[in-house]
Amino acid sequence: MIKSDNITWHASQVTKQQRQTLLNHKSAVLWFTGLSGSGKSTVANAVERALYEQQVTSYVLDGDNMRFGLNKNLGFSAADRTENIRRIGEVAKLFVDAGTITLTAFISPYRADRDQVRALLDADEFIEVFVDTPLAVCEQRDVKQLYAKARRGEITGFTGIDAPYEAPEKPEITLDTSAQPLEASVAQVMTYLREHGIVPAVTADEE
Ligand SMILES: Nc1ncnc2c1ncn2[C@@H]1O[C@H](COP(=O)(O)OS(=O)(=O)O)[C@@H](OP(=O)(O)O)[C@H]1O
Ligand SMILES: Nc1ncnc2c1ncn2[C@@H]1O[C@H](COP(=O)(O)OP(=O)(O)O)[C@@H](O)[C@H]1O
Repeated sequence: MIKSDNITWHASQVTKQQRQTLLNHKSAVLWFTGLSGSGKSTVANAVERALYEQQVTSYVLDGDNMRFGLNKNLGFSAADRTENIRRIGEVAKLFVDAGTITLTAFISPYRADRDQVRALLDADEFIEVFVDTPLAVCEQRDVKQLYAKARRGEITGFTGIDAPYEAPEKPEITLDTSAQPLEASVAQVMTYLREHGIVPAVTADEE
């Protein structure tokens, strides 16, 4: 719901299509979702690098980083997570309008929240990437020692331990970083983008 009265939407004089033509690729959101430690950031950042090397404009919106700025007033209650994802979705939509391939790396544990973001975008612009790494592997990695804290009861409401994670039902891409090396995940995402005409095919010279 919009709180203010007397506001008017201003259309831009340059369209998304024109920006995409200028950049020579389409724009879309690669929405990485999965447990803490599943590999969302690692894969998203590696894909960003691969895109850069193909001269494709991209940008990673990362969970922890957004919580230092735009979302610094939000915690990890269900309502705050929903608001977190709503704001990121709106930001991602702006980036897509600007012509950028946008990679987001948030747990985004609630299916309804992810579907709300999907609904903000055109049908082919939201690419859900389920990083389906088993909890046991994420917990064993425990990159930030947060699972250990959650098991000791020092953190409550930790996703996968005592807060829910609702897996995507029909993700466009599924990765399991416990079963495939990073390079294979990157290749899988890049192949999807090429096959769907979002980024140009690699020419023989570039291979
Ligand atoms: N209670 C709880 N549950 C889950 N995660 C927690 C929690 N508290 C802190 N952290 C750290 O915050 C990162 C997840 O933030 P997100 O913005 O991606 O979460 S969410 O999408 O709003 O659920 C997550 O980072 P990632 O490991 O990058 O996923 C954790 O490091
Ligand atoms: N095959 C792999 N693909 C991606 N990450 C891997 C892989 N094997 C081990 N890892 C490690 O798993 C961890 C994943 O952490 P991170 O990317 O921060 O996850 P998330 O963003 O989902 O919390 C990193 O320390 C990364 O080096």
